[in-house]
Amino acid sequence: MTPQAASGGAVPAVLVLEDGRAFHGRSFGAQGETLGEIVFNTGMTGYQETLTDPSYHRQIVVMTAPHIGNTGVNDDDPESGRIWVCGYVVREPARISSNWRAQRTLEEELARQNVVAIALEGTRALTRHLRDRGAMRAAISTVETDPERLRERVLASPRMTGADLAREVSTTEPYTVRPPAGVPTRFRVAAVDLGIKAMTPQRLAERGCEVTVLPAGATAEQILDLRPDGVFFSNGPGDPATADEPVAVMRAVLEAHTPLFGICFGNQILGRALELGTFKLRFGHRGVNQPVQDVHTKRVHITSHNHGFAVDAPVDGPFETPYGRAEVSHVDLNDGVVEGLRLLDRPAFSVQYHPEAAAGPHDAAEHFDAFCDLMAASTDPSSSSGRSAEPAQS
Ligand SMILES: NC(=O)CC[C@H](N)C(=O)O
Repeated sequence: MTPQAASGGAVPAVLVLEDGRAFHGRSFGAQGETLGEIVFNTGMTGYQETLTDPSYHRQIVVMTAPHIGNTGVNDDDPESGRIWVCGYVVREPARISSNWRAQRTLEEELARQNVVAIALEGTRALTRHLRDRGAMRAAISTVETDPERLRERVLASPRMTGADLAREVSTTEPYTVRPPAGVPTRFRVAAVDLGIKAMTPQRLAERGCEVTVLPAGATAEQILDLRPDGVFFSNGPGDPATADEPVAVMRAVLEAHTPLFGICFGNQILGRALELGTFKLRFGHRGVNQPVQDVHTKRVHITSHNHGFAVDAPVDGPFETPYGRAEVSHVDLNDGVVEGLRLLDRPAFSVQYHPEAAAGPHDAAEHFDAFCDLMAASTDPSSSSGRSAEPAQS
């Protein structure tokens, strides 16, 4: 299965879903064959950030926006060192790139990174199908164009439920992101990389955090030996039900009363550390316009999402956990899904969405400030407010 760069012209490609539905289109990017979980993303912008978000590892992403690639690809916007989606489905690839920052076309980039993609007319029908039937396994191929034979390979491929993928995308060596010139260092943060997006340490560094990014397998001792002012747990691919190791590490951080902040996978891991369950959503949230409400202020943020699983928690008020009381802090207004957790007796909180906003609106940037406030309160011995994650002021 070695994809080769498309040589131009319309090479036929086929997309087959595990339930047998097939779509015919033309090859775009690399030729070859790919298998993964097919999901749709409703973002009108930010295809480069989507492609390079490690949380999309082993997923085939369908873009609902009909015209993708208009601004080409540059070396500044990627959220990691490579494209992680394992397949890409668009209605119509842009024929030219038009942007002063563009360095390559999207098609060139997909080919260069061996990403198999397909352009097909029925992305709306495909999305409606996934909305009704749910995310499922699929394949795109230019090699095996007989849908029935390709489907057999889909049915033999692994499911996302039960997949433990963070180590496959995490850094192998620690590295440090420092505040930019002119911004004094206020806090030292240890960030556990379960699939971290580049913009996250960046957003912390802008606020005066020196961020040491650690591999997914970092132990609690390794993390706490750094004597960090706060510990961050990143987004990442896979099923949170398999994340026993990060859950154990997070419990040690909670025991140590070290300020803690989690995003997306990090929110699900906090849920599990609090002994809550997680479950798979039918089709998930992927896009940049999800309305999320703060349960206290009732204020709504329009936010960026990429999750296929969610935490199962009571939304009607505080509940007891092994670390004292906790509460659901945010819910999604489209479907009521839990979008944030906050501990009331420890300095810890998390959100299921993406305040780093890459791509997406910046409404939720205040969560980075709230994490800094928690670290400030817990490093200042005269303050008593460092003991819980107070609601962010919004
Ligand atoms: N972006 C993320 O961290 C996603 C978390 C998890 N893999 C999910 O799909 O729900």
